[in-house]
Amino acid sequence: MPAGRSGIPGSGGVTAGALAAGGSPAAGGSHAALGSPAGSRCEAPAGPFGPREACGIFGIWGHPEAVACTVRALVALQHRGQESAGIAVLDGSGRLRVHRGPGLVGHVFGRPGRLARLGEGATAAIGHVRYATAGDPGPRNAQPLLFGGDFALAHNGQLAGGERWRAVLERLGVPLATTADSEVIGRVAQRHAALASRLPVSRSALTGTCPVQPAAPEGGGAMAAPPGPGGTNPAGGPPAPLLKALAAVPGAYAVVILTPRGLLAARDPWGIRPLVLGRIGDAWAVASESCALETAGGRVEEELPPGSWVWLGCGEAPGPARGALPGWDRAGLAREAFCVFEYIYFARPDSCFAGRSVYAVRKELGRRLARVHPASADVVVGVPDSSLPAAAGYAEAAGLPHELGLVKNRYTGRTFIRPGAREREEAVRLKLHPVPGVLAGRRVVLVDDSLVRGTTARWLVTALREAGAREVHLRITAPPYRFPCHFGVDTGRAEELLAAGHSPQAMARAVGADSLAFLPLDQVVEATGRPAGSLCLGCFTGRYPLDPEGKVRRIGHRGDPGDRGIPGGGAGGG
Ligand SMILES: O=P(O)(O)OC[C@H]1O[C@H](OP(=O)(O)OP(=O)(O)O)[C@H](O)[C@@H]1O
Ligand SMILES: NC(=O)CC[C@H](N)C(=O)O
Ligand code: SF4
Ligand SMILES: [Mg+2]
Repeated sequence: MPAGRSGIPGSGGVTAGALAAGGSPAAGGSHAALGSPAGSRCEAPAGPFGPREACGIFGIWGHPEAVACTVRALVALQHRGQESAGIAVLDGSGRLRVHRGPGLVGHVFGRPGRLARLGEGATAAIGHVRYATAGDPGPRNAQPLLFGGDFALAHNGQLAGGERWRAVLERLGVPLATTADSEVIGRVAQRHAALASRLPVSRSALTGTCPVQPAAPEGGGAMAAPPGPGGTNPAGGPPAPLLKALAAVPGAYAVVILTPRGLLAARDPWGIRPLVLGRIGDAWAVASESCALETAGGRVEEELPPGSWVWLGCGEAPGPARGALPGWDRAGLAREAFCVFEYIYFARPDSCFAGRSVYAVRKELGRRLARVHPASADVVVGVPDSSLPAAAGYAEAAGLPHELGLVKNRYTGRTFIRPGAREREEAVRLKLHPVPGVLAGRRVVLVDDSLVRGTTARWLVTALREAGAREVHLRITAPPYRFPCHFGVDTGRAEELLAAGHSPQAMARAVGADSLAFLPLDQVVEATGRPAGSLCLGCFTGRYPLDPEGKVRRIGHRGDPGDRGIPGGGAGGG
């Protein structure tokens, strides 16, 4: 169950300061390293609407304007998370520094001089925009997380059994400074490093140092050291403890990890969350979505394959070193399972996955919906923003006019509203409003991409009728959303999902629509152009690509924190 909205209890056994190298996180931004669990405990605010975005990540190595590129990319990824934002840099003297805080990118980095100070001399950076799925949305959980001088980490996704992993770490006496799952990856890596060096976790040197990578020479593109056999890079490649940790921890993750020697980017063996690799000038960069790389001034070279890593770091080879995370795929326990909801709702329509534009997929979803579920109507109206391409597709296939019947207020920003139907309705009212004259006396097909709690639909059907619509036929470009997501999207608990306890007819009555119809799953899959077997469809089918608690059938497999996943984890981790 996604815990972001429920506010996981504080990290009880946190021992402060074990890795601290900086001040305390504070509202409005901080430069703190983990180990400083200060910062006010926040109640998890309620997202006003149904599905909320996953986080967005970005990383760049070897660019003279690394921080400026990162800010541009984060702004382009803002739709994936609005609760907090942060950037970690490798500064001119080879030290890791981070600034992160609650709010939008523009808010966190808006103060004059802030970016200039952070960016001075930095040629490598990673960035994050967060929407909490595990752990409260408060400032201490803002990313990137800084693990002393060793590395900084930014994560999109959600680990399976994250709370169990945290419990095992606490039992082992490893200090936890946040309440988020993402910290587990870093702590497991530190534990591997500590055992290897026979130092306590708090003093272990995870990474060596090397001179800060200079900007790539013109026409050059200097990057990582050449990969060794099997994709490993013993000379200058990623620190083994980081790879071990990533291979050990099951769940959904796209991560960027900045060390003084290089930048590691990796995708979980299921490839649930996206990550693309590309160039900005002569530098290499990674981002959650192609729109971010392009906004930062670059171009996409490829999508990182599931279960793989790239290392953008010290070395002489002309490209990144790369390799596969050992374990899951070879054991036959992982198959590709890219989140189908990235196509339906999360990603920006100007992004591409697997060579297919999200816009094109959404438009095709709309066309198919028109064919499968036509309606006798006069006009098609999409629910802004995410459903506008689908509405265009529906109108095209139905031969109906497509009108802007609803306007979204772009300035409502985040609303820190507590749970409760009244508050959520209020938020939708502020956000969406009908355009007078478009709807009066007309039979309307209202196209949306998802119906989660039903708050949006309930309000819009009422608003459209008040604006004079004669009939409202609601069409959804996805099947009923019946099961919660456990892999990086906060959709609320199963009992909050309207489709979980209602038939489409009952749902139509609940939202007050004249008719309601959903696009069947096979149509959705076909519209993506990908085989069903390469997608996660869990929120529609209840069949998830891996156990949400991270349990595995084979005893002793590395996915279980009770075995070798965490060195010294002992038996009975779960
Ligand atoms: O049934 P509900 O619980 O109301 O949730 C479903 C709505 O939430 C999403 O839009 P959202 O407002 O998040 O953002 P958008 O502007 O990107 O479409 C989605 O596109 C639906 O419109
Ligand atoms: N939406 C996300 O990807 C969140 C990442 C991570 N699970 C967190 O809650 O911070
Ligand atoms: S359960 Fe749904 S939202 Fe979550 S990763 Fe799978 S397809 Fe995406
Ligand atoms: Mg929407």
